[in-house]
Amino acid sequence: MADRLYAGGEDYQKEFHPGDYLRTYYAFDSGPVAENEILKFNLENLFQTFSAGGVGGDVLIDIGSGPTVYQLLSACEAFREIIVTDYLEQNLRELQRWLSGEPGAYDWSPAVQSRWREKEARLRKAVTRLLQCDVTKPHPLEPAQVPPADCVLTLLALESACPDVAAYRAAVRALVGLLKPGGHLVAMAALRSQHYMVGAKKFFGLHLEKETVEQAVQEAGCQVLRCDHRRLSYSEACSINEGVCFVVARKGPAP
Ligand SMILES: C[S@@+](CC[C@H](N)C(=O)[O-])C[C@H]1O[C@@H](n2cnc3c(N)ncnc32)[C@H](O)[C@@H]1O
Repeated sequence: MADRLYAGGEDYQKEFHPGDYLRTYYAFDSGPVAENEILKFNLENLFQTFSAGGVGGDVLIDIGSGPTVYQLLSACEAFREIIVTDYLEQNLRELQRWLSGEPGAYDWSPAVQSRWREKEARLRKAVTRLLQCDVTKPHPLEPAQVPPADCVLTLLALESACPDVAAYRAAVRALVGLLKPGGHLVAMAALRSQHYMVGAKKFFGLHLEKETVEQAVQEAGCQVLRCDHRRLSYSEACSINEGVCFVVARKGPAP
């Protein structure tokens, strides 16, 4: 049914198809301009954070990775080990296909301007684990055991997974709980979301204001170092939102 709004665990398991998601949002130059603009916004902010901005260390955990790796292209230069996670087996399988270089795995080479082979090898080496996660749980990665992270990264996942703002705040707290003191939370959100399309299926998106994101991060015990807020929106056929924000925060009180 085209008009049904899918939300929550079981819907994701049955209806979220990684191939449809990738073709909709990561078609690069052949895709809609708005989607490419948001991808560019993310790649630039990720580069600024991990390559120029000095956020680095031993362990980075990416929460709600989906079937994508673009978010790790700068981070793999700054961390010894990357743990990717998602709610869905099918997304983890898609990631594993790319990591193993299987035929038919998604082509991420257009996301990098030069020396793709080196970048690909570096990222494949950095990713050490693929874990199931559920951000609606207080310990999203249990029963897996993970070391306290130097960085927790999450893009476009919490507003898909959380049914309301209270759940969103709890999820941010749970993510901050995975960090070492002094570690960094790096979070990107689509603002004022209503829904997003995966193929012909419509999935729920939580309405978040920029202030809600910043407050949730602060209430979880982090200091916001940077918040890049732009009036970028997806093309209407793909998603309804107004604006995006990219937040870099540090766990611990303000100095
Ligand atoms: C819009 S996609 C974002 C994927 C990727 N991070 C990106 O930037 O394109 C939303 C992701 O959230 C995941 N997700 C949904 N519910 C979740 C939950 N309860 N816990 C963790 N991830 C969840 C979905 O499986 C999906 O991969």
